[in-house]
Amino acid sequence: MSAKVNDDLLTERRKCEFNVEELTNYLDGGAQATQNRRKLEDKVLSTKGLFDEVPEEYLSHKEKYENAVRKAVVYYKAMKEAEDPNQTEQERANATYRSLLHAAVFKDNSPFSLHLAMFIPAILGQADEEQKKYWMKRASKMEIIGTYAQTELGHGTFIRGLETTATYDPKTEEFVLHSPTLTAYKWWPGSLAHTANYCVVMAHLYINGKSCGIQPFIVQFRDEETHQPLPGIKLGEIGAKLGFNTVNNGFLGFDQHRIPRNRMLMKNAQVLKDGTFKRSPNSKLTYGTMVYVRVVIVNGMANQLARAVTIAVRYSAVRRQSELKPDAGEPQILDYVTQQHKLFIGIASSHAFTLTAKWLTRMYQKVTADLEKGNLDELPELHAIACCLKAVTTTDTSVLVERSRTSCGGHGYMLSSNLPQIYGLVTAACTYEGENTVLMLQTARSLVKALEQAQSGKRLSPTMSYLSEKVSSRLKWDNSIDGIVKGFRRVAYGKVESAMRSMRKYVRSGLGPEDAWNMSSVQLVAASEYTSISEADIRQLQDTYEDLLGKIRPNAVGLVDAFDFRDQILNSTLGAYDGRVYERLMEEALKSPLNAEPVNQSFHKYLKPFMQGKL
Ligand SMILES: CC/C=C\C/C=C\C/C=C\C/C=C\CCC(=O)SCCNC(=O)CCNC(=O)[C@H](O)C(C)(C)COP(=O)(O)OP(=O)(O)OC[C@H]1O[C@@H](n2cnc3c(N)ncnc32)[C@H](O)[C@@H]1OP(=O)(O)O
Ligand SMILES: Cc1cc2nc3c(=O)[nH]c(=O)nc-3n(C[C@H](O)[C@H](O)[C@H](O)COP(=O)(O)OP(=O)(O)OC[C@H]3O[C@@H](n4cnc5c(N)ncnc54)[C@H](O)[C@@H]3O)c2cc1C
Repeated sequence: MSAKVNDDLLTERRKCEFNVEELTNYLDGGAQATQNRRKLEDKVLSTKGLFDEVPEEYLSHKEKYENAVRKAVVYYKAMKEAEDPNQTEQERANATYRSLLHAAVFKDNSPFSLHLAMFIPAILGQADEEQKKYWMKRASKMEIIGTYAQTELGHGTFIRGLETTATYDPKTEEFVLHSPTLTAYKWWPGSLAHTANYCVVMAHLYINGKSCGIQPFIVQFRDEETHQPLPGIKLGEIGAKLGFNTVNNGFLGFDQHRIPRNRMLMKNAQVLKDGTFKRSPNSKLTYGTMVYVRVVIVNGMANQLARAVTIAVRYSAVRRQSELKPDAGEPQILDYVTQQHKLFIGIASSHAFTLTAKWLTRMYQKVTADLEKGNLDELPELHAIACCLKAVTTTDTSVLVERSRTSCGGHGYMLSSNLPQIYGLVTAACTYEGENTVLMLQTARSLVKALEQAQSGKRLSPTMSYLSEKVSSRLKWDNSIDGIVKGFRRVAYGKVESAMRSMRKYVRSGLGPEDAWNMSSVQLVAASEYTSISEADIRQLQDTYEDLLGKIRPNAVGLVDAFDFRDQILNSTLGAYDGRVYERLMEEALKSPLNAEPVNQSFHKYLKPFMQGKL
């Protein structure tokens, strides 16, 4: 018999003024896509061995990892078996695009995540046709497990500063991989420590003593039978982190480790047998995997934010606290306008990020198709936009997930709420795949160039066109959408122009262009933030805003129900569909090993002798 649903949630669902299923279908891309997603989730989540008897927060660091590997194997097989052979690739992609299925199994991400999220995309984007055929067959069947090893102990942002060398030996037609210093050790790659046995290594290629830039190499570092590290390879785990503690991030050092010539991924640049180097049409094509993952991250943020606000809004409909009016009883905390202010922006932002992710994915697919035909014209714009949207969506999601947590009071601080873990996952994305400040400065680099082109009368790309509109500075704000967008354009234009003026002032004062850039970089980052709509400006339409909060209030639970996250994916005592918050908090608390006995052994060992002055 299913548990009784909380009365307040029942009332909320009766008050909802729109068809929740219709919104779910819209978010999935149609009723069939919703059906496909639900069918996939039903199949996979009915698999035995996917869930933890003991909550993983009570396991040791080592036990957490071993348990995650156990589940990863079960989960991956279940996903493969659940694939509907009659579905097209696109239908399969749609079914997983919005699904956070893996989150039902891994609260802190999977030890296989880098294999799927970067190792395979790196092969697809950097290998030539022959290499792709061979390695994709092995990687897609999980005969090998890979990761993406670019970051080093000493360098993450500055790729051109990476110290790992790959020196070509024409006599043996091999590359010699070497970590000349401790700071050259690869440091951070997920799965690297104990899970993967191959990786795509980004290393500085040298031929006859000449630098040929950073190139990608596919490198085996563990024996496929014994899993022992190969000769010349030093491996280990980098230690406990804020989150990602089951991703097995590791370090790897090379000591004159030799690999055959065909292990350099040669789609863009090639090394012939005699050591002739054939340059890539654009050295930045080597950075292509990162552009792809930045695009994926935007969609990931939309889904994770939706999960966090679902938990917080449902909890806010169940939790009653304080007194809004004398003798009127304790109201739902969702009736406090401050609570609505904290949470409803999260619902809206998740939808905005979903639409943005769809738009960016289409742009990525078009530019990638152009690249295949040798047309690189739109690569710089894709890079600038992907940098900006990855940085803005991860920053905003981190802020809004943390706000969802704190809006749930003490219970939001419980690991059983799952909000701290969701925060740990999303805040990592502010750093990985390009630290956000660095990426915003990449976008600023494009904005400054675009404004200079606009000022010399050149046509701009669609996403930069606002820099060529001579928007009057006397523009009057109005509350229409068109008025708001015009206002944003005016502010965005002004921010770029001000940063440019600042740089020119520094150059006139005698600074070189690099120092002028650095001195203006705070303004440059701010200018990039306005390339995509940010929340700060909406505050200036405060009266419209508070009116909107009131309109959303009766539909808030319906709006989060429409995200259609099943309880196993929310994995939260506060966010379950039935709203039985207090019973779930107690059920989870009783799973703590400390509750197995009324008196812990520390009393007899330490407390009692201490309190009796015998210690
Ligand atoms: C909750 C989770 C939800 C979703 C998660 C989903 C997926 C996550 C899966 C995995 C995530 C886990 C782990 C993450 C893995 C990693 O972190 S991999 C390592 C990532 N590292 C980086 O991103 C490094 C960032 N640094 C850089 O990209 C570069 O160093 C730089 C761009 C900052 C600077 O490079 P430089 O060579 O110095 O270039 P520059 O001088 O600044 O610019 C030269 C010109 O090149 C252009 N350019 C730079 N990068 C690119 C690019 N990628 N593509 C195209 N063009 C590029 C630049 O615009 C300049 O052009 P100009 O015309 O202006 O000269
Ligand atoms: C959870 C997690 C998983 C990861 N997984 C992987 C992985 O699988 N594979 C992999 O290769 N890497 C991985 N990374 C590494 C990640 O890509 C790097 O941490 C990231 O690129 C930032 O580099 P860094 O850590 O060296 O920081 P740094 O580059 O040293 O940055 C530190 C600070 O310096 C500032 N700074 C640096 N350069 C500039 C500049 N030009 N202008 C202004 N400010 C600047 C930054 O803004 C930042 O505030 C992972 C990281 C995390 C946190």
